[in-house]
Amino acid sequence: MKIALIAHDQKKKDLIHFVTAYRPIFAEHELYATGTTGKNIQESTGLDIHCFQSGPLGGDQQIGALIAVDQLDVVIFFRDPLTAQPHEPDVNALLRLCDVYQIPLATNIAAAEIMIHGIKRGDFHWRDIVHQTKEQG
Ligand SMILES: O=C(CO)COP(=O)(O)O
Repeated sequence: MKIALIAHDQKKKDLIHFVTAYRPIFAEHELYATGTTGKNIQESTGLDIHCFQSGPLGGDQQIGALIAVDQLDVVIFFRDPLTAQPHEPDVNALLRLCDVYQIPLATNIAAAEIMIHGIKRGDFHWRDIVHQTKEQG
């Protein structure tokens, strides 16, 4: 599965700890991230991650663009609800696209815990069916 990893600055440590804790599961999937988040996780875990632009420079929009063409299956986005972001419209647009395309989205560590166990168990295999249906037109 294609998993997007994103964290605002105050939440980056949490996401690094989370990915480190579940590294064996993440290692089995294709990972994408906004620039700084991806670089930090790569440095800490050694995982291979496709890094886009930093969030404020368009990274959220690049991830949204993948969602719009069904190229992402899961989004883990640790948002900071207590700090204003200069690119708030981009953040909202990404969250909106997750809802438009029924992409599973975890915006905090409690939800991400449930999600990662679901990924391991195969709860998201229905995403493969979505891909196959699209391919068949
Ligand atoms: O701002 C972000 C998400 O909205 C994250 O961007 P960075 O990973 O580049 O810090």
